[in-house]
Amino acid sequence: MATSISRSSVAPSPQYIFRRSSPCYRRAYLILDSHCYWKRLCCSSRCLSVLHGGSGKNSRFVETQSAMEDSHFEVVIKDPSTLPRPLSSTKSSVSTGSRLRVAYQGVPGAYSEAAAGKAYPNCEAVPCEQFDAAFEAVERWIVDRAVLPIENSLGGSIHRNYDLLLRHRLHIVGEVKFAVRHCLLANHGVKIEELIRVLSHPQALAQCENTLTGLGLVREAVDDTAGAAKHVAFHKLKDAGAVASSVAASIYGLNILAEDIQDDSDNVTRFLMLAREPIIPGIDRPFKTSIVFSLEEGPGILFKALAVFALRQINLTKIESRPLRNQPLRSSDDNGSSKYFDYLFYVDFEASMADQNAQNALRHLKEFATFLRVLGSYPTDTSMA
Ligand SMILES: O=C(O)C(=O)C[C@]1(C(=O)O)C=C[C@@H](O)C=C1
Repeated sequence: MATSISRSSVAPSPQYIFRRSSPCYRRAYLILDSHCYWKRLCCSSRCLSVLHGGSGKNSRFVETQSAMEDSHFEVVIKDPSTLPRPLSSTKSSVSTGSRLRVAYQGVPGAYSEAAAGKAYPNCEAVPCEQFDAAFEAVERWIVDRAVLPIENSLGGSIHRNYDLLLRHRLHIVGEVKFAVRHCLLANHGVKIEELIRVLSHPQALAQCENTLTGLGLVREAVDDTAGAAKHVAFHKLKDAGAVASSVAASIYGLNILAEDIQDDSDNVTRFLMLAREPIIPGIDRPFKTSIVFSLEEGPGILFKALAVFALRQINLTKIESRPLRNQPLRSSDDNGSSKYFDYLFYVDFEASMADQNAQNALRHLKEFATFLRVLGSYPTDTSMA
């Protein structure tokens, strides 16, 4: 069985040494050049202005690590077959025959483990204690990919992962929608009326709000649904149940007291597939692109930003705003009487970065965005979850 990765156990792989100035890594980006505009930007001298929002007096420095800095480092690898290269959007682990190691947050039986299996059939799913550990495991070559939840149809966004997307340098290479069907689990012999409390992941508890309120149960948040099931079973709890999957019930030997307890039968979680290298965007099938940007303060500025897509008939599928950290609360006038916050805007739109229309939209956005980064351009999951 795969060992679990905690933050402290993520150590650099001894196989790779990072050294300054890499013709090889630059070449990797140049190969991408001919396929997509934004990769060319990452390698050009304009990179820093793209990533950090221009050199004007109003520009704001958001990130210290950038794709540009990456291109100055050489990866010295003992086995040349593992050289970093752009991922193909058409070749899956199945077609290449290799068994990918895929990090997920939680313990066996978590929905994220099942989502990893849907995203990469036959993969080796590697459990991680926290989301950060999954990001780091990919960055440090301990695993090949991570599959992490980003939003749920009932509970909304998983904000932590939005923040981590910006803090880390991984690329979104795909998405997978997963139908989440929650069960109320308890130890054998425990009746539903005997339960006083229920343990689960906060998102899962939120998704079952009506049922749990109806049962009058006290909610206790833990790291993941399967972890809740494991805890209830391990401690042989009589007063507590867990909200988790039927798979978790069979792994930890719990009884299913109630099935499909989520507030809406259509409960879908969208997961992102993350990798060290981007995929080459195509136009052969529906693609989505995820970006993050920040804007100057001013009337109608967000309207103007979103208009770059509307003008080109590009459909937006998601917009999320997050506070811009390390940017202190500022006063908008000299006497400091009115205060405002700065925000980062995460937008998903229905177009591939190989599409000229999408490239034009981002070029337009860059004219007034103080920061802009493409998080990934990847095939849309059109399955019914
Ligand atoms: O706890 C789990 O089983 C998870 O995979 C995490 C998670 C989440 O983070 O949203 C994933 C899917 C469900 O929406 C509930 C919980």
